Amino acid sequence: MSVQIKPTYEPLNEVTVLEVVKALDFFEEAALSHLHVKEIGDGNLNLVFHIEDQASKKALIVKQALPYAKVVGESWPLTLDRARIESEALLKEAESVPHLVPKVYYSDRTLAVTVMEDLSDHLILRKGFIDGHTYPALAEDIGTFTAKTAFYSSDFYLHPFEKKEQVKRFSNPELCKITEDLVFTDPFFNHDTNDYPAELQSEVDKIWNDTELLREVSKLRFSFLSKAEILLHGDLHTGSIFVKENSTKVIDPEFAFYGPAGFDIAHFIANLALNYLSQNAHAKEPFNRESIQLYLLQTIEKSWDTFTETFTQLWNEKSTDPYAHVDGVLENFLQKTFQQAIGFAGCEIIRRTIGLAHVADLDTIQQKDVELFYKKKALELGSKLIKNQRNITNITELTDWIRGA
Ligand SMILES: Nc1ncnc2c1ncn2[C@@H]1O[C@H](COP(=O)(O)OP(=O)(O)O)[C@@H](O)[C@H]1O
Ligand SMILES: CSC[C@H]1O[C@H](OP(=O)(O)O)[C@H](O)[C@@H]1O
Repeated sequence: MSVQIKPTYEPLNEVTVLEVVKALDFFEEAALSHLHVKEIGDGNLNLVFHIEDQASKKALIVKQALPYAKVVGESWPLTLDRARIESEALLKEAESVPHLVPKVYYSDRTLAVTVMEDLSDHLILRKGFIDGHTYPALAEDIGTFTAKTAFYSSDFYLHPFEKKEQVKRFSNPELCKITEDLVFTDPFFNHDTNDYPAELQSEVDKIWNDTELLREVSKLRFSFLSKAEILLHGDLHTGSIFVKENSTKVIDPEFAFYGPAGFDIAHFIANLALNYLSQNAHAKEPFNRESIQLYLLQTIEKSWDTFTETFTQLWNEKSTDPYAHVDGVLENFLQKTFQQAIGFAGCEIIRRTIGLAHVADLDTIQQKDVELFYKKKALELGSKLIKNQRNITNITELTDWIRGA
């Protein structure tokens, strides 16, 4: 698309965003004067505009990074480069899983915008789960997404020069720092970003005083800081996944960077585990609860199995690693990735319960005592997973732990 864009950055609004859209070749000329615009962003960081020609129903999304974190305000400055990372990550993901990401129509570094496919016919997975819906294609789609994006960005496939170019291109220090702090540090210390009800203080104290737990978290944090294994989405929670029956789209990869291979699938699993706990409060009938919870555990199992099967197939057919065909090399990699994923999942569960950024699954539980009960369960589960990474040897053992939480 050809476009004539503003020379300097300015935050867009429902009027000025039209100047961007009109410069694109997307809508019919006749529709440009009466496009319907709405800012729909509900995330922590950015503006998201939905722009529609209501006659033809043709629509697109303009996402713009603000120079600060929207959830906190201007006191938390944040790089605009995250918009470049997001659009380049979407394009990179589209090389291996085009059916699982929104199409990027246009991006502009000065304005920090990504113009992309409108997915309003899909629903954010977290909302779908809270309302008790299930999605048959989800497990396979997320297993495929995580395996293909992992393999094709790794040293098992890329030439080392190309891999190192990609590591540079996706260097994302400010967004990584958010994760380093909010996922791996602040919830494990008495830090002012933490946010939890006073009634949880004794459970929180247990975490802060558990030396064995802190030792394991420090290893996971170090791994996150230092292991440039694959290009990660970086924030693969259920608010970053759009779904409808038999369609899955992964959005919002502004946290993308080269990191440890188990991180993305761990976040997916952790958010399913949080929803699993919350279903005890949300599900209307015991039968519904049991079937949704069974579905969630089966989805965790199938997504991991698809990840390993897809990764294994790519390894056997396409690996350039000189040790690829040596017995046990792939198995060691997958086993190490699995065990670390269990630890990462534990950290995500804890931070979503007592850290800065919570999940609606637990926070929208209506009765206060029930909410507290399941938040305690989440903290126990997160701690157990972190401390038992090396004792959980396969995916059904992991789902047994979640079932037993
Ligand atoms: N491609 C899209 N199509 C339709 N709605 C979208 C699209 N991308 C984002 N949204 C809407 O905007 C919200 C925030 O988007 P997200 O990318 O998660 O922003 P943030 O980076 O601020 O978290 C989503 O929850 C969704 O409702
Ligand atoms: C101040 S950022 C907190 C939190 O928000 C991000 O999520 P999202 O962009 O999907 O709203 C990310 O998970 C950060 O940890």
